[in-house]
Amino acid sequence: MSTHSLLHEPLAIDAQYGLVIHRNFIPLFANDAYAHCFGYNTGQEILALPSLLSLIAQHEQDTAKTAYQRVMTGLDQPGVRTFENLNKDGELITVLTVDSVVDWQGEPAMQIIVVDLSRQIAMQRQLLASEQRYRELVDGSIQGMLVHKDFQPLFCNQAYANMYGFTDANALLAQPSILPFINTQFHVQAWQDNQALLAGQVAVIKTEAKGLRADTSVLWLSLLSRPVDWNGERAVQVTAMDITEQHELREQLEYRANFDGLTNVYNRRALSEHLQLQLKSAITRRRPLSCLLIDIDNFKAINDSFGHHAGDVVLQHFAKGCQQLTRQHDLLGRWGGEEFVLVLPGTALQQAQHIAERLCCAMASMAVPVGTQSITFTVSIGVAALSPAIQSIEQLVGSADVALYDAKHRGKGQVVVAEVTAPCLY
Ligand SMILES: Nc1nc2c(ncn2[C@@H]2O[C@H](COP(=O)(O)OP(=O)(O)OP(=O)(O)O)[C@@H](O)[C@H]2O)c(=O)[nH]1
Repeated sequence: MSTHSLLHEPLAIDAQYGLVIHRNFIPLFANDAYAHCFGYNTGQEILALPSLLSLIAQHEQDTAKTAYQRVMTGLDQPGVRTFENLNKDGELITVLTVDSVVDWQGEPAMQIIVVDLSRQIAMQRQLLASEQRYRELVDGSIQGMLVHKDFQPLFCNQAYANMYGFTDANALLAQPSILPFINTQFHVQAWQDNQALLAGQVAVIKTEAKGLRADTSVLWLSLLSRPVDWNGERAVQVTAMDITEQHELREQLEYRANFDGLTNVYNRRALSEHLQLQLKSAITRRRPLSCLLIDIDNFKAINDSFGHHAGDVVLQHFAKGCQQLTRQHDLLGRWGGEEFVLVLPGTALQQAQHIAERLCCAMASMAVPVGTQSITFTVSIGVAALSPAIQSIEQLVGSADVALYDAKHRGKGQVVVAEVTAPCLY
């Protein structure tokens, strides 16, 4: 391509952008906008410079000279480039240049339109730095963070991956769904929450859920979910805290508060609460309810003969045997020492008596192995049922207690049914 064919480009001296015309970097024309890019006030100040090369960063000067030569000799097309230039104060500024060859006073010259990109680049740098800071915050957080779309993971931090037993977050992200990591018992709730968040019905949902790690062990999580826009898509962001330890501790405390540590049956307080509920329900629904007060006979003698530990083992065998012989919804509790209460919902007095007889026989034939020895024992049982005269826990257990006392007096190892002072209506 000849130099002449490039001389048709129009002059752009009215441009809003910075504009300079030069020949071999000797300025021929510069507008004020060009001067402003470099920290000067007027184009005249630029024209006073012996060479525009002083405005170009040292390491870019050879490139600029070569580009000038190649364009002016027709080897290269004029074009768009970015350069690092220097302003008046010697600071680097990044500019976008649009070259063209123009006719200046009858001779070809290089016209350059300049756009200062420094501000955009500085903003981009700030954005990158803030993204980097954000990334470090997210990656360094001990809280797990996940973004998912209908449970397909889109993003997670290392803490989230670690919680689920993944050493590499990408391995978790490669999973098609995170649902397998949520206990099935929580799936319906998880779907409902997901729908509500995506539909914008709720702004945030706080829950606790049971999860499954990659090795199928259980973990408990405190979760905070909210909708987010993720690359233009509506998704759900989840912040997760591993509360497995706290949860286990809470369960242990709850267990200790409600169950007897030796026999693993309800303690007196918990059983009283359950009995109260059963009593209320039986009265309201006009359903029968019975109660057995069971006492291991001559327990002191067992302790004295075989030792306290042997006595403990007997108590454990009794409780286990009793549970095996009764229905799942019957409630067994340790009332104190070697005394137990068995609550039989939906069971009338006569039926309760049969159950008591069965228990009495079963216990008498049980041999509890302790070391090399084998301990046998009997139980005495008092039976009472809800009736018009018996409408409270105190009356029910009190009535069974009277019957139990009677059983002891009659020689132990037997069942006595409480006297019914008024006919049972149901
Ligand atoms: N090993 C053991 N003994 C207990 C426990 N709780 C209470 N005991 C003992 O159970 C014994 C109950 O004795 P008593 O109230 O005299 O009753 P008993 O020997 O069964 O006599 P009868 O009720 O008349 O048959 C006491 O010696 C208590 O110390 C326990 O958790 N473990």
